[in-house]
Amino acid sequence: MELDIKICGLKSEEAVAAALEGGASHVGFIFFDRSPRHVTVETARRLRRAAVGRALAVAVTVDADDETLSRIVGEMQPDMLQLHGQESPERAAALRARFALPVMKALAVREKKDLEAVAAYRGVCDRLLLDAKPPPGAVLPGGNGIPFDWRLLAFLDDDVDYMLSGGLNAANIAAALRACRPRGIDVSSGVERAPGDKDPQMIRAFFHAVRGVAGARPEETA
Ligand SMILES: O=C(O)c1ccccc1NCC(=O)[C@H](O)[C@H](O)COP(=O)(O)O
Repeated sequence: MELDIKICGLKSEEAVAAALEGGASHVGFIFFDRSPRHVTVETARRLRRAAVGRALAVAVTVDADDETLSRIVGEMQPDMLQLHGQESPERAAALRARFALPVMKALAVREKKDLEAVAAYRGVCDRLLLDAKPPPGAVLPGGNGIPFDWRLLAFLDDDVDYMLSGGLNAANIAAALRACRPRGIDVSSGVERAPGDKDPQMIRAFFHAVRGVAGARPEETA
């Protein structure tokens, strides 16, 4: 099975191009105005065009209301919704039905008990994004550049479809992929030179590092 790779928080054509050239399966656009990665619907709509037929465009929202989501879906036309707030399983299911789009629910992980939430979203969402729990007082629910203990994921059933996220970068991705077996990985801060400023060279280095794990997981990185 091939490893999916999502580059998240894209704001420029240059960064989108680097992600697509590297072979990203997903490109993420953040709709959260306190984030340095926030984009307007118009910008996301323009940037996502390059991904058509090459990668899935993901709209990342945080407890967005129906009106906001309708506008994002109608204008940007994402391929997937990522719910990065406190959306309940019922809310996730309702949005999935209403917009007829696959839904990826982000869950915040710091300790083993945080994985109890997985059961409630399985079968409701198409995929989970297991991200690091933000530190106390953090403004952002995601994009904080902190990893969690990947060994916790050994407690999950093998058939849980998740993307690993949180503090990944070119230096640690090999260790992460040896510690657990995600079907996808997601990176944001780890390919930035400053908050919100993606560096094409760092994006290329990330893909290079992922492919360097080929010896360990040949069937997933070939
Ligand atoms: O990245 C943000 O600024 C952000 C803001 C609000 C909600 C979600 C956000 N990011 C979602 C992502 O999928 C990030 O890629 C994920 O949290 C990992 O980020 P990082 O630890 O910086 O690689």
